[in-house]
Amino acid sequence: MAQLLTPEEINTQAAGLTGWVVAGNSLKWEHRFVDFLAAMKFVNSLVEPAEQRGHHPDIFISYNRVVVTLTTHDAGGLTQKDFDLAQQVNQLHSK
Ligand SMILES: C[C@H](O)[C@H](O)[C@H]1CNC2=NC(N)=NC(=O)C2=N1
Repeated sequence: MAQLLTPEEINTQAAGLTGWVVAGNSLKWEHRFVDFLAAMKFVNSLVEPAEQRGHHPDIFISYNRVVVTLTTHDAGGLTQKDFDLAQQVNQLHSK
């Protein structure tokens, strides 16, 4: 199982991660797309990478607004898996 990060490690990693906030035991990212279709296309682009990693985002979709929440349920908090997936979400969003 992935190791929980210490508060210091979380601060260091969060400083190098744009667009995300640490919210309790999770990382949160929110974006408004032009419309529902654009939002869903982006959400769909997360499916394969998440499945390959065996690490799955919690996703809230409301019309054009998408909120992605990352946490490691098994470990009960933030691990490297969450920061790695967050970086990938940023990469996919910049495409
Ligand atoms: C067995 C399986 O790999 C685990 O249950 C994985 C699946 N995807 C997961 N995704 C997330 N976000 N947190 C987890 O703890 C988690 N655990």
